[in-house]
Amino acid sequence: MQNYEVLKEISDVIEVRKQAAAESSYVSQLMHKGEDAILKKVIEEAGEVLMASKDGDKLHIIKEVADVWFHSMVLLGYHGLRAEDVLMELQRRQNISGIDEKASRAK
Ligand SMILES: N=c1c2ncn([C@@H]3O[C@H](COP(=O)(O)OP(=O)(O)OP(=O)(O)O)[C@@H](O)[C@H]3O)c2ncn1[C@@H]1O[C@H](COP(=O)(O)O)[C@@H](O)[C@H]1O
Repeated sequence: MQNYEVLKEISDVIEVRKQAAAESSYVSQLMHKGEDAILKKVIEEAGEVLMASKDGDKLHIIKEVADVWFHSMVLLGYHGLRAEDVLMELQRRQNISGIDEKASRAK
């Protein structure tokens, strides 16, 4: 399995959990609590990234960034979006900067 496929698989699970009963899992519970609860988690986890970065412990940084990515994916799911939508946007920007790079090399 390619690393990025994990994002697709988590998006699939989030879609399923969104339809499930609140008490069935962490994601279902968060989805049922609603947008504000999800946003609160994203912000809370972003604050933890800040502290991990200042702390400088690489494993801690990885774990806290994973929490931000995960809760951001729950937020995407709440809005009917998926990780692939963000990957496509990043790819689009990469293509734009690729064109810029070629243009500046041609000067
Ligand atoms: N990647 C994750 C993931 N990362 C973090 N978490 C949960 O996020 C919660 C909040 O993390 P915190 O660090 O804030 O912990 P906390 O302060 O104790 O939690 P709160 O009291 O704030 O809720 C914890 O309960 C973690 O277990 C996750 N829960 C689920 N997933 C993925 O989502 C899938 C579906 O999960 P369920 O809905 O639990 O089946 C799983 O298979 C995983 O792939």
